[in-house]
Amino acid sequence: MVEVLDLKFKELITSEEIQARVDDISDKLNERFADKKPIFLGILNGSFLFIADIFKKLSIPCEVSFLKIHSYQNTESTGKMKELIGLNQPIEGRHVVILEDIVDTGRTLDFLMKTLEIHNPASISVATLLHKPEAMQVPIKLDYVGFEIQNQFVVGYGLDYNGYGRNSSSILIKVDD
Ligand SMILES: O=P(O)(O)OC[C@H]1O[C@H](OP(=O)(O)OP(=O)(O)O)[C@H](O)[C@@H]1O
Ligand SMILES: Nc1nc2[nH]cnc2c(=O)[nH]1
Repeated sequence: MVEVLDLKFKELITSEEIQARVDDISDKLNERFADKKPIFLGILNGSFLFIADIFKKLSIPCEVSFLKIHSYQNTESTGKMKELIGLNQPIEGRHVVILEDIVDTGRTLDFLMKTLEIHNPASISVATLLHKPEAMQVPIKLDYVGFEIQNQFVVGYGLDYNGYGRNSSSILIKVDD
């Protein structure tokens, strides 16, 4: 059992399992975007380790940029998207690949897609490490999913509980008291 602030967690996905899925997704991205010079948009904060691990495995000409959007407080979405760092690079005509740590309700991604579409990119694809299918409230096509998980709060590998727990190399799931 691992304690993060006042909550208890147990290991759900090991570091080795994460790295195997990162390798697989990177291979697919290398193949799909080989001659497309894509721009990867990492959504901070939670995705910083996933972005770094994926990006190291890309062998194609590509760029990376970052957006910072925040909506979670404690273990729940506030439903209010705060765009803390916005798009600072033109994406018109570019193939954009969003890198997310988790798609839960889908509201962050919905907000993001609508924001990006205004700029007329050639395409928008989504790669997420984690997906909670049961929690989805907005239907969005996910192109690359590392793991489908149950509808329970998780931390680790970049994901936090009120700022803490991001430094676990594995994904930890909340245990009920
Ligand atoms: O599908 P949703 O229900 O919208 O949830 C997904 C979002 O929640 C997390 O961000 P968070 O608001 O926790 O910000 P952080 O990454 O800075 O911790 C995560 O990084 C996603 O961006
Ligand atoms: N840390 C964390 N952030 C999230 N954002 C959306 N779902 C989650 C979750 O389960 N854990």
